[in-house]
Amino acid sequence: MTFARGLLRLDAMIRFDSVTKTYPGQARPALHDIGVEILRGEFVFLVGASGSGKSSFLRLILKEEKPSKGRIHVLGQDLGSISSRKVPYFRRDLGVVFQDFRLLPNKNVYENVAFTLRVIGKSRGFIQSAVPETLKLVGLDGKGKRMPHELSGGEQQRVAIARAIVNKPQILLADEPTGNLDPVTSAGIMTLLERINASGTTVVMATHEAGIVDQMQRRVIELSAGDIVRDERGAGYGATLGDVDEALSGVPAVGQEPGPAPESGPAPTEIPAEEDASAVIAAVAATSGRGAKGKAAKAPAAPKAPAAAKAATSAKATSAKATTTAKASADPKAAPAKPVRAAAPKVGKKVMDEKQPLYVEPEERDEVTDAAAAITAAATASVPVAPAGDASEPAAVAGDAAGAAKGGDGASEHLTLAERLGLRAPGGPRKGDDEQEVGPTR
Ligand SMILES: Nc1ncnc2c1ncn2[C@@H]1O[C@H](COP(=O)(O)OP(=O)(O)OP(=O)(O)O)[C@@H](O)[C@H]1O
Repeated sequence: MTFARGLLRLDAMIRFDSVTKTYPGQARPALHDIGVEILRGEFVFLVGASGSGKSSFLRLILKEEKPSKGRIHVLGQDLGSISSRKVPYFRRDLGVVFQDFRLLPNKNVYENVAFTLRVIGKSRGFIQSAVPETLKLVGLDGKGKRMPHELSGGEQQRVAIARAIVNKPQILLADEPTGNLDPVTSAGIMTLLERINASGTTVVMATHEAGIVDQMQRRVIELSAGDIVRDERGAGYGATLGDVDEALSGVPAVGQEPGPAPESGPAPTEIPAEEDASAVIAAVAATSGRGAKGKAAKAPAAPKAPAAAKAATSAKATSAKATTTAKASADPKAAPAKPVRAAAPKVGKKVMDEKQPLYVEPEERDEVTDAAAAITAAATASVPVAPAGDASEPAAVAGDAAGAAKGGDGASEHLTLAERLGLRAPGGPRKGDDEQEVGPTR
């Protein structure tokens, strides 16, 4: 899809314009002729079978990969015009959260978050103020001295989120942030991401968790074999994708006899009446998302499975008449999303009646929301929109102490964690870099 040149919306945080990504040696593009705009303050789920292109989409936004064709604008900048040396500065306006947390195992919680700020040269006073404030925001007040291995998975992900938002990014990218977490913990993480979004940060999250997507009812961009086959606001995980899940996982759809309860997560009947709504959401995730799409049971790439291929074909047919192009289908006046057939929550009516929905816009301000607003207000107050081809450095990072960071256009393609997080210019290893190359700590 092509947008008319010069019509970049002021509130467009991310724009793909006829973007195709084909990896070297691959005949089939990972993403094909993608045209989409994501606006300031949106919460967008990227869904699709394994291999459909979700992570590639996020990597392109981060400028970890370059498009084979087309143009990408992020925060008003044409990514094609940003030199490798300036990529770290660009990435400072983006927060990134991964499925496997990627914490520094030898540093405590406080230092894991402060690390981000130290690398980009923030003052000691700023760090001493920002880190506790952010830890409080993510619910880790008082746990700054804990080491990662002393935390639960959910707490580790909160540290990772704190690290991602401590520099007040305008955009938060999350690649399956709940993929390693149990349903109850996932619900807590989603509540946190929703609060961050409510404070003004644009969130783009790739996920396989049907229950979470169904419950949140936000914008959903569905990819199938590199094509956008659905783009709807106020939508669920999707019946078509549910068909793929069902065919590949053996999890029955609504109306069929339920199978055995998933191994992880509480059985629906075990939800105590006194628990908050997260238990309900957790049950939804347990029965629909985790049960069908848990990492271990992840569906293979669509083209490899006949049922999936059929579903993908059907999705393409649907897209032709309804929602192929982002601009048209993301119209707020568009018809409401189709009812989601797959993945019924196995939660008793009484429990549902008694519980408040978890994922709602906060009507009243509370301490957490206020803190989130304070953290992101400055960052989201204005979006610098530069015309295509303008390679000028964003004002927010100009003159930053880390501007002295070395590196150049010929920098190594291998990036350390600091480089991937946009904290340091590519330019080879430095003292202390070794400890950045870490995976999950549990
Ligand atoms: N570095 C790479 N080199 C070659 N092919 C790649 C590379 N990264 C991804 N691909 C291919 O591109 C396609 C899209 O992959 P991508 O990781 O974006 O999908 P995904 O939807 O994120 O999958 P998952 O849900 O499993 O994470 C797949 O066919 C994958 O094999």
